[in-house]
Amino acid sequence: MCKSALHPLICALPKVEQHIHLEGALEPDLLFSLAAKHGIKLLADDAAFTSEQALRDRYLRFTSLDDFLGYYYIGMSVLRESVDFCELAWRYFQRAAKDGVRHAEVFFDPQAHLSRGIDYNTMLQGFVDAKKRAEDELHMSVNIIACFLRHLPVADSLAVFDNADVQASFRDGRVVGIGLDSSENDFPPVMFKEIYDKARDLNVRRTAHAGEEGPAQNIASALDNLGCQRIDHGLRLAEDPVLMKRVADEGFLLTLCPVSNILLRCVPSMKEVPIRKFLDAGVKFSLNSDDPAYFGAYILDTYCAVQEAHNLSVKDWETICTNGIQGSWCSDERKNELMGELRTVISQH
Ligand SMILES: Nc1ncnc2[nH]cnc12
Ligand SMILES: [Zn+2]
Repeated sequence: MCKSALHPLICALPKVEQHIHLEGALEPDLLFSLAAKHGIKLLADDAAFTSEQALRDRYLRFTSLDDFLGYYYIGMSVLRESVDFCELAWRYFQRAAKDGVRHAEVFFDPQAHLSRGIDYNTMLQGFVDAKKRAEDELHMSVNIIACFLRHLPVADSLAVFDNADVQASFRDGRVVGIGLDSSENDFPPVMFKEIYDKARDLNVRRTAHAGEEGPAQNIASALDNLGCQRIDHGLRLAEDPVLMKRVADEGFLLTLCPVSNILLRCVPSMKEVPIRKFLDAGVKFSLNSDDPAYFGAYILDTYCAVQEAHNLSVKDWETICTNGIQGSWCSDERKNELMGELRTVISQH
């Protein structure tokens, strides 16, 4: 809840979320209950894992992306069966729907589960079941995107990309696109060019985390070397005016995650997230939660925090939501429906 007079509008906006890691929606209560179900002992020597509260307190003290990722990979180790993946995603969809999310494009990290011996179809089936339920019961549309982990050997990502089950999931549309995530420093986008070239040949959509902790140059590289159709984060684009003009002129969408950027110390405060700068420069962006269970903020919390710091106008919100809808990887028909919902909400406020 924000104090802005626009709070009712912000609640009612039909939202799209394009940057949410399903594993990052693993709330401590589900984490502990799945650990108990599977008899998994979570790092007994880390005081953070002694209680839900201790874990939440630790999440408030992340010092960097890598510090967060340590907890993120341990947390997801409790996901073992299809029903676990389904429960995780279903909880996220229910929460997102309450916040007004009408279309979600959700990430998952296959390698983080394959490396623990979980079959690709086990994890994906759970996510697909939850997606179907969200579409049927919550009337949301959902796309699933598989991300590659840049801290692992490129050969590992290539083997996963080429795997028959993964290829089948691209062909039948259960997975519509690929992304690139995990540690950014030391792993420049160009390392993954071969995978992205293959994805382009198969008409698989392409995005990558870039310019989160790493320099703006990684954004240019994700566009030029990987043929990315949008950029996840892109926060540091603001440091390069020439590239910023190019991104604006060519209409690439950034999936900004401002609360994540603050919690992971990529930017000191919400006021310093270059929201106004991007709006003024015509850089398109959407607002997203990234890893809501770890950063204590889902999408409505994020919209409210942006409003409190930047005091946006109705027109600004219309621009942000329009760009999010138009930058989504759904059909033109679905975009038209969402645009209609947006116009109705704007006209009522
Ligand atoms: N913010 C983030 N950056 C990179 N990899 C991630 N995986 C989950 N969240 C991430
Ligand atoms: Zn992310």
